[in-house]
Amino acid sequence: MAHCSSCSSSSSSSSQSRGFCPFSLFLFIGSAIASVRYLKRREQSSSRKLDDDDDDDDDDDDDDVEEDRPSPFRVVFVLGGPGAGKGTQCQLLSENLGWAHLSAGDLLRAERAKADSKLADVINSNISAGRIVPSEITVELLRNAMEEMYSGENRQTKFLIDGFPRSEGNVIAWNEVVGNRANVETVLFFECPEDVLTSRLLERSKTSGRVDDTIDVIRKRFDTYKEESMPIIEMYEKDGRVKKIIADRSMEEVYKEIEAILGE
Ligand SMILES: Nc1ncnc2c1ncn2[C@@H]1O[C@H](COP(=O)(O)OP(=O)(O)O)[C@@H](O)[C@H]1O
Ligand SMILES: Nc1ccn([C@H]2C[C@H](O)[C@@H](COP(=O)(O)OP(=O)(O)O)O2)c(=O)n1
Repeated sequence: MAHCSSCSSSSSSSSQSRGFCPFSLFLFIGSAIASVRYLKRREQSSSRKLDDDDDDDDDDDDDDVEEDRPSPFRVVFVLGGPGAGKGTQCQLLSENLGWAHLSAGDLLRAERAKADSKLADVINSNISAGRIVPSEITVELLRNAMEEMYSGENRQTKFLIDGFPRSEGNVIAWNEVVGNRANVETVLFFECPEDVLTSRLLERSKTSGRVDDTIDVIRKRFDTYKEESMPIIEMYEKDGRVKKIIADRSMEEVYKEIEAILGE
C-alpha cells in the first residue's frame, strides 16, 4: 500500500502504530477502481463486434467524431472478391438513391497519389503485392471522408462503404475509430466465381491503369481475399446482416436486386 505522509502528522497515531492508515486504504481502493475501469475500456475498444449496442460508458469522452450529430451514420458494407462489381454497383446506387459511395481502394489510391503523402510508400507496396494496407490508414481515410461529407452542404449520413472491412484488423480499427458512431445496417456480399472475376479484372486492366490488375497480383489478391476477407463475411453471416448478391449476372439484374434491398 502507498505510504501516506498525512498519517505521520494528523491521523490517529494508534492506527498508524498498528500499520493501518484509513487515507492509504482510501487511495488504494480508488486506484483499484480506476484500474478496473481502464481495463474494461481497453477490452471494449478492442472488441471485434461492430455496433455494440449496449455500450454504456464511452460516449462522453470520445472526441473522434462530431458531438452535434443527432444519430449515427447509416452504413452498408459492400464486400466480395476483386472484380465482383462492387464499385460499379455502388456508383449506380449513389447516383440514384442518395447513398454516398466511399471506396476504400479509391481512398487509398487517392492518398497514394498525393505529392506530399507520407503514406504513399506503404500503401503502394501493399497494393502492388496484393496485400491489405495497415488498417489504421484505411479507417482514418474512411472516417475523414465520412466527416467531410457530413460537414458539407448535403449533410450526408448514408454511406455505402465499398471494399471494407477486408480483414480482422480492419474490423478492429473500425470499432476503435468509428464504433457506435455508425450503424452498420447491412453487409452486401457479392458472390462470383473466380474465373469470372479473373476475366473481368483482365478486361478492366485494359483501361484501369491499376498496378494490381495483372494476373500475378490478381492471384495474390484472391489468396488475400480467401484468407483474410472471407472470414469477415462469415462473421457477419452469423449475425444475420449479410445479403448475398449473385454477382455473376448482368449489371441491370444485380442493380435491381440491391435497389430492392436498400429500399426495404
Ligand atoms: N454484372 C457485370 N457483368 C459484367 N461485367 C461487370 C459487371 N459488373 C461489373 N463489371 C465489370 O467488371 C469489372 C470489375 O468491376 P468493378 O465494379 O470494378 O469491381 P470491384 O469494385 O468489385 O473490383 C469492371 O470492368 C466492370 O465494368
Ligand atoms: N479495406 C481495404 C480495401 C482495399 N485495400 C487495398 C488492397 C486491395 O487489393 C486494393 C484495391 O482494393 P479495391 O477495393 O479498390 O479493389 P478490388 O475490389 O480488389 O478490385 O486496395 C486495402 O488494403 N484495404
